[in-house]
Amino acid sequence: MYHQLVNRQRELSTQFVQLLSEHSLDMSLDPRFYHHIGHGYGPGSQSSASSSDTSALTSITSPSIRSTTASAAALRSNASSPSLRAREGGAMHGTYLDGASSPTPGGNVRVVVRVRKFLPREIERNAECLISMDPRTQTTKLRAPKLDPEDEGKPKSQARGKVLEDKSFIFDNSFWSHDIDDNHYAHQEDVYNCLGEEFLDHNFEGYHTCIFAYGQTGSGKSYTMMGTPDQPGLIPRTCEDLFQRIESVQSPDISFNVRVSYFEVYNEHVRDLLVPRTDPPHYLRIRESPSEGPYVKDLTEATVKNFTELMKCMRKGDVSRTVASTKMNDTSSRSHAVFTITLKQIHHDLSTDETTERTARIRLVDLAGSERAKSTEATGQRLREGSNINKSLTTLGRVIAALADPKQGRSGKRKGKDVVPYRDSILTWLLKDSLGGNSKTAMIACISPSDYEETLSTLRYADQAKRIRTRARVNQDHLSAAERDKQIAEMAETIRTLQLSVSLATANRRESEIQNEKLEEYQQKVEKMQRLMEETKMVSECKIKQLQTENEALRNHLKLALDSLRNPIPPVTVEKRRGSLSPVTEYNKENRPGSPISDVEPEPDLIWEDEDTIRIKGRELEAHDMQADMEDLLMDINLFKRKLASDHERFRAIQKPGSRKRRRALGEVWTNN
Ligand SMILES: Nc1ncnc2c1ncn2[C@@H]1O[C@H](COP(=O)(O)OP(=O)(O)OP(=O)(O)O)[C@@H](O)[C@H]1O
Repeated sequence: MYHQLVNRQRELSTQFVQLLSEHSLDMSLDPRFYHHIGHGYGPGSQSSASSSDTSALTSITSPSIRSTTASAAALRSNASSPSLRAREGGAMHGTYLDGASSPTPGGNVRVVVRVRKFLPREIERNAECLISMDPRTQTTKLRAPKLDPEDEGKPKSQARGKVLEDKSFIFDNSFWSHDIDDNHYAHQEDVYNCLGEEFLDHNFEGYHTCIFAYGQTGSGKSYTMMGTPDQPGLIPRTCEDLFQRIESVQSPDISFNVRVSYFEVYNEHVRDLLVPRTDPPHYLRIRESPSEGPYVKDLTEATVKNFTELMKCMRKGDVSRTVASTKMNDTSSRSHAVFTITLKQIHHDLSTDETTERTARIRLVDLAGSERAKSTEATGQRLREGSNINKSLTTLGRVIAALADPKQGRSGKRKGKDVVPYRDSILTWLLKDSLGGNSKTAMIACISPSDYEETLSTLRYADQAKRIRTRARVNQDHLSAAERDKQIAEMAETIRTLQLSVSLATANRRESEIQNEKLEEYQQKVEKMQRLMEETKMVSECKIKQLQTENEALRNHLKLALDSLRNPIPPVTVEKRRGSLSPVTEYNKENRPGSPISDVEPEPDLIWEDEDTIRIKGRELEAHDMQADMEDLLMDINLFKRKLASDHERFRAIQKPGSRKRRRALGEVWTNN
């Protein structure tokens, strides 16, 4: 019954697609009309018709078409999300319509072109629009600018300037965003509906996707990818739709996990846009894993639970991105920005106890624009940036050319791998999988309306990219209950080991933190003690010096005194002159103010004394006093010495249990002593 329903759905879908193809001419004028159907079934998509068959089959599972079929309505019973639609359609069991069961999985790179409106500087110089688009055939025409007036009428061979020709290209979509009053004007919403929505379908089906905007500087890449707050571009619309779809899923069997990362490639370096800028900038390394290919090591991957959280991450990255004003664009991106959303869907079937995991990577790339130094008039840093941008875009061109080369498919796997110069630039190396591997990829070629040469170059790149075939596959893991249990047990073991090492590390860290604190405290104490010791030492030295000086002086003094006692100076005989007065009396007599000079002779016993006796008596007295002083002083010195010795003993005892540093510190003090 189930398979009958699926087959019936396919039949009806195929009939519907045929019907659309037959009547496409009547309904093809507005791309919005057929955007649900997927590329290749839009009228006029001849250029990619052959490659789009498989993708078209995928898009048949899109809600718009399914809703037209009775059997699909039955299938849709509990599934509004594409993931569940795919599951019901058998995708979860490996019967994907354009997946593993398809002879040509992946399909061609989808290429669309968008032309922007005139900018004020172009209006000022009366620029003419060289682009025209036919929405019926999705053709983009580039008209050659008017000839140099002097060359008019001359044959091509005689023309002075380069002879330019009209060119015409067909793409999967040609978005006319030049004149807002035109019926076919492609708004931001139209670009999303035509491309973004379908690619999100692929993500829910389990495919990796990549959409990148390419074009010269100022051609509208950032406007298309990011947009403005009023006119959000492809990236915010994808994010919003993603969470709307997740939230619309009512089934308790399915759970989602969404993670985002955002980085820029600036001057051939990778910088994480989800971490604040540092000076000097912190660049990340690129590694390669056998399963995932090249990846950025240590890149932040933030888990987001809703649209608001996702937008917060996006804005954070936008603010951090390297942008500068140039002559060609006021807000020129000076780096390639890669915004990646990883969508994981986990479906658990209660009836069979089986788990199915699908992981899809949504890569949205806003490339920096190619620029001519002559047009931008860049110098210094801007010139260096420009040359790095051009270098990586040239490598991208070479990669596209190599992948588009029909020999690439035939030349055998090994040789083909060697020929593609992915490693020649960081950008192509990181986009390796998206450009030629496991991914459904789209290129949006943005063009300015009035620059012939740059536009021609972009259109040629885009035309070449149409021929690239990728090898997209559903990224799905199917686990039985036993396998899941085994995985859970393995993970539990890993977690246990990790927890153990983390707790060990934490304990070690805590212990070492305490030790550090103690050590610091200890060192502070040692330093304080050292300072104290130095001060004490200085004071002691000073005291010792003073005492030594004093001691020396006293010693000399004592020696002299003792010498003079032992060898007294022979008494000098002084002639006793009667009548001579003692100096005191003399003084008293002569100098006492107002005292009359008396002629009365004083009593001889009281006044006259033997001079030698007086001198010896005086010296004896003096030596006696001095000896007493010296004895006191020597006692003081001995006391001080004992005190010093006991201090030494005490500090030595403290020094013993201390650290090496402390020992050294104290040791210095000791040796200095
Ligand atoms: N479709 C459009 N509609 C309205 N304005 C547009 C459109 N496309 C681009 N613009 C305007 O053109 C200017 C240049 O666009 P944008 O910054 O997106 O160019 P870019 O290709 O990203 O340039 P660069 O490579 O220098 O970063 C901006 O002012 C933008 O608002």
